[in-house]
Amino acid sequence: MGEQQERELIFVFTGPDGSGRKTVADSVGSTLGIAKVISFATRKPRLGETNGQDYHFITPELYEQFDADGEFIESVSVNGNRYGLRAKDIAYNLKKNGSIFLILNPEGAHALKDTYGEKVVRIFIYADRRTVQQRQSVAGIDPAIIESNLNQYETAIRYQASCEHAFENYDLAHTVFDISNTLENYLQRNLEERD
Ligand SMILES: Nc1ncnc2c1ncn2[C@@H]1O[C@H](COP(=O)(O)OP(=O)(O)OP(=O)(O)O)[C@@H](O)[C@H]1O
Ligand SMILES: Nc1nc2c(ncn2[C@@H]2O[C@H](COP(=O)(O)O)[C@@H](O)[C@H]2O)c(=O)[nH]1
Repeated sequence: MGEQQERELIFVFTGPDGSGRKTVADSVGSTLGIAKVISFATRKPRLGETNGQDYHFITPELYEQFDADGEFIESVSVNGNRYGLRAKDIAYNLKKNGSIFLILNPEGAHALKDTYGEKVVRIFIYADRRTVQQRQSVAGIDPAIIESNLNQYETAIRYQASCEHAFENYDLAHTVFDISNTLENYLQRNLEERD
């Protein structure tokens, strides 16, 4: 069979805040060797977060400038902060790596699916309300932010029905193992298509 163009894949990790999306996504990404595309954020880094690894932390003024220049493929306001993904970062990483992963709220996941269609595989990560509350608390997140996130919990949970895959996240190693196996099938299929 002749060689075909490898399909570009965008794995989007989504779900309610505190379900463990970042932790799971980073671990699956490093297990499978997939590159992360990092969002821009106007909030201050939390303890343990690193600029360029967790987010590109920028000032509200620079964010507004990027936004006005049409740099963001999608841009949201959450808890008084702005978050966005630069179109050129997605295009560059897709071209360079073939597959990428991102961590977004359901609004962002929906926007990516609208823009990139079949390339997007949405992975919904969930845990019960009490667990996500406890996790955010242990992570040191401001109680007012936790309350605001919990107000969005039911809405976020409903987005599961729109996603290609859903995984509960209680035992971290188990979750990462299951997701890695699932995503490996997509990557494997790409390799076989090139045979
Ligand atoms: N399976 C798990 N068991 C116990 N703790 C977990 C598990 N998965 C993630 N955590 C912890 O829960 C906290 C929230 O995880 P993480 O930041 O990855 O979640 P998130 O969904 O990206 O939410 P947020 O946007 O609020 O940060 C972190 O302290 C993380 O270490
Ligand atoms: N739609 C988008 N959502 C994003 C983006 N970057 C992060 N997020 C989501 O925002 C909230 C708040 O994040 P936090 O790190 O301050 O807790 C959370 O649900 C993130 O997943 C983005 O570029 N677009």
